[in-house]
Amino acid sequence: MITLGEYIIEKQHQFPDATGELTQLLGAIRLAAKVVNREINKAGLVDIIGATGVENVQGEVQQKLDLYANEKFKAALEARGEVCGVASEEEDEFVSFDSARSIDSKYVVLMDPLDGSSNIDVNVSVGTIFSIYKRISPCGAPAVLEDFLQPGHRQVAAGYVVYGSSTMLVYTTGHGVHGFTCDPSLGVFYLSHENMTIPDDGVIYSINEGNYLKFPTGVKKYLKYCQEIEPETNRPYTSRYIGSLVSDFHRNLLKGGIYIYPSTASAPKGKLRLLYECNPMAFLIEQAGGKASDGFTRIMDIEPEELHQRVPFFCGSKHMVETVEEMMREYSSEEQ
Ligand SMILES: O=P(O)(O)OC[C@H]1O[C@](O)(COP(=O)(O)O)[C@@H](O)[C@@H]1O
Ligand SMILES: [Mg+2]
Ligand SMILES: [Mg+2]
Repeated sequence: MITLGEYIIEKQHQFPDATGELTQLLGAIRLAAKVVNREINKAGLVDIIGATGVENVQGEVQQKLDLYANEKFKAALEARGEVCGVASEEEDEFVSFDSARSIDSKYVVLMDPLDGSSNIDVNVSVGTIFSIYKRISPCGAPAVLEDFLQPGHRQVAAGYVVYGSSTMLVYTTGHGVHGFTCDPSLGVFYLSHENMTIPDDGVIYSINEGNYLKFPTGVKKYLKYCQEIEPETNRPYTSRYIGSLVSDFHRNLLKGGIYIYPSTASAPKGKLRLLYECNPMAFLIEQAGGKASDGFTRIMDIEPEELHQRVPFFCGSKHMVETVEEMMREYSSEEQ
């Protein structure tokens, strides 16, 4: 069995100008994931459950585990000195690391330290999402906002950790999608899913149907399409919604399916954040043979304007995303 650390080093040859910095950076993420995993596993026994009473820049009340995970990932990335700055769901502004080694580093990280916060207290699987870019500002100076506001197609690596019945780390560096399962007895991630691919078609749709009345017509039409009885096309599909993007995404990646968080009347831009939720998942799904858009535009072609901007998100099996995109186009003119 090959460990995550060994696999990353083994694959380093895929990058002709590799210096080992990205390898070190991924090592820091691996370490922080283990620390957070240990805390999550004993969540009911330690003071990590519940809210802090403080709101983040998105107006959401931060959970204790949101902050814990944020601190652990930030500390691990800063300690390794391979990152000049991070942007996080739990930080209003990006954080620039000012040690000499960090300032010289060529990478920035964007992260959702704890995804699926509404599921923390009820023992339902949650995750961490990360996205890595090469900075565009010169090394040797503090990071700047532009280093973080890059379109998704410029990512050099992206991934997530899912803290579920088993803990897995799934990542891509643009050479396929690979999954590693943590052996809890050793605290070591071993390669368990190499070259993950998503089927072009699936029978699972993931969406919060509680918002149905507020959905765009194209999405309503697609849900009707999913629920129609037509055995030749495996319909009706099955509805599955965990309420943690990482967990819904992971299931759909393995089995085929589509995850949709559309715009709604009350949230015209949807809920999910472009830079540290949608872009990394879009990079992974495209590397696995799937598709991700905002219903019209490829997610990774969207030019970011703000750190915490939201976008509607349609992601999963290629043919399923193409079908709902057709319906979005067909009915979008009606809604204008
Ligand atoms: O409860 P809703 O509105 O369906 O939203 C659920 C979605 O919101 C999220 O929890 C947002 O992520 P955070 O928990 O990181 O804020 C996603 O993981 C999930 O898919
Ligand atoms: Mg999230
Ligand atoms: Mg979060």
